[in-house]
Amino acid sequence: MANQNNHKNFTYAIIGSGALGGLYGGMLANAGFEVHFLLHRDFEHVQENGFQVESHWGDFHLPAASIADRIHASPETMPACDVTIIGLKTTNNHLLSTLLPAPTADGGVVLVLQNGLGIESDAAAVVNQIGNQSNEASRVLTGCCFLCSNKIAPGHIRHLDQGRIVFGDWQDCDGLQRSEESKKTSLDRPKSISPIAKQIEADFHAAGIEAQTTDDMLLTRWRKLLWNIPFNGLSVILNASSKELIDDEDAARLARLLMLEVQRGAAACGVTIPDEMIEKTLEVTRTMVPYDSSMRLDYLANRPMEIESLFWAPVHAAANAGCEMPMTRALALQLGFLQRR
Ligand SMILES: NC(=O)C1=CN([C@@H]2O[C@H](COP(=O)(O)OP(=O)(O)OC[C@H]3O[C@@H](n4cnc5c(N)ncnc54)[C@H](OP(=O)(O)O)[C@@H]3O)[C@@H](O)[C@H]2O)C=CC1
Ligand SMILES: CC(C)(CO)C(=O)C(=O)O
Repeated sequence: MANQNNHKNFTYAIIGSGALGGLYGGMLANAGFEVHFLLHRDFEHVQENGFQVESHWGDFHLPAASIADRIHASPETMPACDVTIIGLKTTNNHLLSTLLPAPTADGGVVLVLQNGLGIESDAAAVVNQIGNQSNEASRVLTGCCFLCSNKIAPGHIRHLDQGRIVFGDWQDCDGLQRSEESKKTSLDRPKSISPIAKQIEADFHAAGIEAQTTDDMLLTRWRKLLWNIPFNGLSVILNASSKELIDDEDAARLARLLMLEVQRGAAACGVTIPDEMIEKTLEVTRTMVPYDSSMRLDYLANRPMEIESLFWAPVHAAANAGCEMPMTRALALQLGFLQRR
């Protein structure tokens, strides 16, 4: 592991170099960090043309020559890195056992930036098998990206709005519910942000990425679902962008009702989402650029949608805690139908 006093020393591997991984990995590389990108269908295009990033934080181009030895068509050519960022769709998590070992060898950590609930255990199960550390939880960090970004062409990312990463150590949200004990004491839970998380935060800031560490990733994950459940789900079922949904009286009411249900599901799991957060999220959506959620892009491109991690995982977590989420369940069932058709 790199010297933690020297903030430039961490090396980064990006597994899933698309709308999210390409943006944040690209920004780190553009700021001078050593970043290795695993590419998939875009490998040859990026090998010839580099990465093009349009961002409301500032456009940039990573020329092919500058990343020639840092783009990879297979994980086998990737060197062991200090931090492996997972930017795959969760529908591809079954690939992690093949994709993670090479870049995550030698005690590196994994930062899971995908959407959904309970998704970290896939990475943890793999990391646990790698290297010589016995406690896999300490090697898994997790974060939510409050981000509107799309991959619009091979190697071409368009970051339209927002972009903040809120992340922390995974053991803080181990399990999908707070224990009875931690429910009682959650207000004065001691802060437990590891030095590694702090150094990654500093690296992100140095690269111009808005980021903050938290000791409450369970709250952060439910907070993110507050947007994803209504807006990813309805964007597919009603075939509409975020703007079309929020500007329509009935669709906006439906989004609010879904948010209230997410708030109840979270509460059953010991997570308090304040009412103001619902209003703030609706307001942000009203003022944000029209956005096609990545789930809508997947649906339109006939790719698998993240129905399990975004819908079924919270429905089941809440049900296990005694709270039904019938509207979210109905969305999941409709999405399942559309997926199969
Ligand atoms: N986009 C956004 O603004 C946000 C996304 N998220 C979450 O981030 C995660 C990623 O989403 P997003 O970036 O939008 O998705 P993208 O589809 O844009 O990116 C996923 C990337 O994974 C790559 N990939 C697929 N299969 C493989 C493979 N076998 N080996 C290597 N790479 C592979 C894809 O490559 P290829 O295209 O060549 O197949 C693609 O570049 C999801 O969980 C999403 O919900 C969270 C917040 C915001
Ligand atoms: C950008 C957006 C709207 C979605 O990621 C967000 O910030 C949220 O979830 O509230």
